[in-house]
Amino acid sequence: MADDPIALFDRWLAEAEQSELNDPNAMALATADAGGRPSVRMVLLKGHGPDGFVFYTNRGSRKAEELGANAQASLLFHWKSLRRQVRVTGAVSPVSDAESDAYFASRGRDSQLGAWASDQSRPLDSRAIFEARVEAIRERFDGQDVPRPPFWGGYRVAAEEIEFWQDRAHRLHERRLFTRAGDCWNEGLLFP
Ligand SMILES: Cc1cc2nc3c(=O)[nH]c(=O)nc-3n(C[C@H](O)[C@H](O)[C@H](O)COP(=O)(O)O)c2cc1C
Ligand code: PXP
Repeated sequence: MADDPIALFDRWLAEAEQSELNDPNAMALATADAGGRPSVRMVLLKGHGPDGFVFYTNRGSRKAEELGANAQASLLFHWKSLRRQVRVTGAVSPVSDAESDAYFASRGRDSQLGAWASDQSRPLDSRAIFEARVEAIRERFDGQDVPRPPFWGGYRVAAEEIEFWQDRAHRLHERRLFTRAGDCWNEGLLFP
């Protein structure tokens, strides 16, 4: 019977937390627009489990626009200290308002204000304009909790494939590919 890839991911992430210099939860997120043109950027993993892998962002950003047109994504973790990578591919859906609210409430206040002030992915004429927006938002919410902006929230990538890559000597690497089959996973190997 196949290993549980989510449990295996948990073990690898726990090891990365011990050995990586910073941000062991950093992952590249690849999306593509309606015409198939790809783009990639880093985001932070903020939750994961059998239902998928969750990150948070601005829902008007380039990545969000692309996910609106093409709700498929690929994630890549690269843990240099362990010489490992994990690729996750699957369909993407927004997380619930309640889940986004809970995560937003856990963020530092300055990061909350930054989420309000940033028109993420849009052109910005000067740094000073952005800083003035942050200060205006700070005054707006003075003395109160900062609510989640309606344009900010999470996305969940429901894994259909998870590949675990481990470096081996002479490039004879090990690649284990897990493919979802209903509630179970099939496991196979790939040539390196
Ligand atoms: C290590 C790292 C982690 C990041 N995490 C996030 C994140 O969780 N959410 C986010 O919106 N942007 C994050 N960013 C910024 C994104 O890489 C990106 O610049 C931004 O989201 C705009 O991307 P887009 O224009 O492709 O939508 C992170 C950047 C780095 C380098
Ligand atoms: N949003 C932006 C713009 C980020 O740069 C990051 C992390 O770099 C995040 C969200 C997610 O991390 P956090 O919620 O811990 O700030």
